Amino acid sequence: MAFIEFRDVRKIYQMGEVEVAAVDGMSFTVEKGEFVVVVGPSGSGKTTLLNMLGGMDSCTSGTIMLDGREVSAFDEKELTYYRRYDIGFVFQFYNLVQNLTALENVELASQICTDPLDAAEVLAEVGLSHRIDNFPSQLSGGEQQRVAIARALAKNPKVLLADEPTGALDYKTGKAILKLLQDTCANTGKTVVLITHNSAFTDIADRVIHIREGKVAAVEQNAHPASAETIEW
Ligand SMILES: Nc1ncnc2c1ncn2[C@@H]1O[C@H](COP(=O)(O)OP(=O)(O)OP(=O)(O)O)[C@@H](O)[C@H]1O
Repeated sequence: MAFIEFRDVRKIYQMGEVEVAAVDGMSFTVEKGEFVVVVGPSGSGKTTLLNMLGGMDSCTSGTIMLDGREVSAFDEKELTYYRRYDIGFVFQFYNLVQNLTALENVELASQICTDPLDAAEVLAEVGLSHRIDNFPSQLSGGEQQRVAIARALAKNPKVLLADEPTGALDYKTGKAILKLLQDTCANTGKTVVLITHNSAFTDIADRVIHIREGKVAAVEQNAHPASAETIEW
């Protein structure tokens, strides 16, 4: 059984009289430890897919499996635990708590978990040991995203989900963040699912899921993914 599986998943939003199929029958699998890039144009359903996988949104029909459990059948309480223990989320705009230091932001996440990693150690792993006592406003965008990645990793989740994690960063910083995510996947064996509209990112993935208009258009596997340092866009 695959680590992650979407089986004919649909998400329909009712907009008055009109139904919008944000995700319109998606099926794909992901193996444990893979670095996965989900790529598609604006409005193709990427965020909806990630939100359903992350337990932040429910599907209208179909089946979502993660690590042998049927996420799509979870009730609200099970979803809360799933989001808390199993999922690490990295957002485009970091979403740090502004009046907490880098260390406190990471500790906040690890405190709600059963098997967290040491917050200071994880911050050191993302290259921020010298900035742990700084507030988000004292950090650059790239540093704030590193804190957000540390926060997600400190929970020791089963899967790390990243929604356009370089979208708010300049080219060089964006590349460094991509490299950090790729290295994290390789060094910790954590499954990483990253969504983007940038097709250059597909070269660094183990598996690429192309989506168009709410459907999976193609799935590719890279036998030899490129290092994030070497791609250009
Ligand atoms: N809450 C909602 N209510 C109604 N329609 C929605 C809702 N969320 C998303 N949609 C619609 O579903 C489709 C897919 O949206 P989604 O945000 O998943 O796409 P995306 O690929 O992530 O786009 P982008 O790259 O622009 O963020 C779009 O047509 C969008 O307008």
